[in-house]
Amino acid sequence: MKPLPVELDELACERDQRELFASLSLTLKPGEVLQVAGPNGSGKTSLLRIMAGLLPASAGDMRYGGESVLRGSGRLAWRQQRLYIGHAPAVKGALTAEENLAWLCALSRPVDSDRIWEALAKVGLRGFEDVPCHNLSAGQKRRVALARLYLEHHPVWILDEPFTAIDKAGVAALEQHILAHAGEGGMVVLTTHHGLDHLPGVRCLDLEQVG
Ligand SMILES: Nc1ncnc2c1ncn2[C@@H]1O[C@H](COP(=O)(O)OP(=O)(O)OP(=O)(O)O)[C@@H](O)[C@H]1O
Repeated sequence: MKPLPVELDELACERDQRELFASLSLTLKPGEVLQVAGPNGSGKTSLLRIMAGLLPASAGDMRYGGESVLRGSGRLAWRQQRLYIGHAPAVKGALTAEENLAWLCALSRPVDSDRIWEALAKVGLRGFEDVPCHNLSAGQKRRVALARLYLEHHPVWILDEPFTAIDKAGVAALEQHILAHAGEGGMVVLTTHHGLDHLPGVRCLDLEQVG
């Protein structure tokens, strides 16, 4: 499916009667990577959750290919277009890495074990496929969640602090995977306190400068 532009139109977010940002408008075109920056509490996670359709905006709209995804029938269709990985790894401790991925992927489209094992190898978890996730380290749990980036085929990735707890080699591999996704026309919106200045073509949105 051909990726389409994502438009934020006068988006605003208020939490606990405090305005985090307002009048946020931008267009993310196919092939673009957007880093959402700002100090702790500035609203980065809130913006990503709004974009993922998990938190209501207090004003404004968001469109994918010209169709609103925050309201009406576009909301469900948007779930098929975006992959959201939050700042907590969201893996179930009692399930193995393979079981977690089978379950998470089945929410959009089931995938077979061979593909899951391949994805786990790509994120450095060969040999850990059958280990219950409560026996994995913090970085390994994060890697289980990130394996979804090798399994699911959504044009838009929304990633909250994807580099947290990941070692240097893992960070470099993930950066390359993000650039490769953008190179194929995909879009990535991410937050990170890790600098991305060394990567070509990453746009930055500083929430401190918005509203
Ligand atoms: N569940 C919640 N209910 C009410 N207010 C919340 C909730 N979660 C976050 N907030 C408030 O919203 C504001 C923005 O939080 P958010 O997590 O979006 O910031 P952030 O920029 O991602 O921060 P950080 O860099 O620390 O991750 C904070 O002041 C926070 O207290």
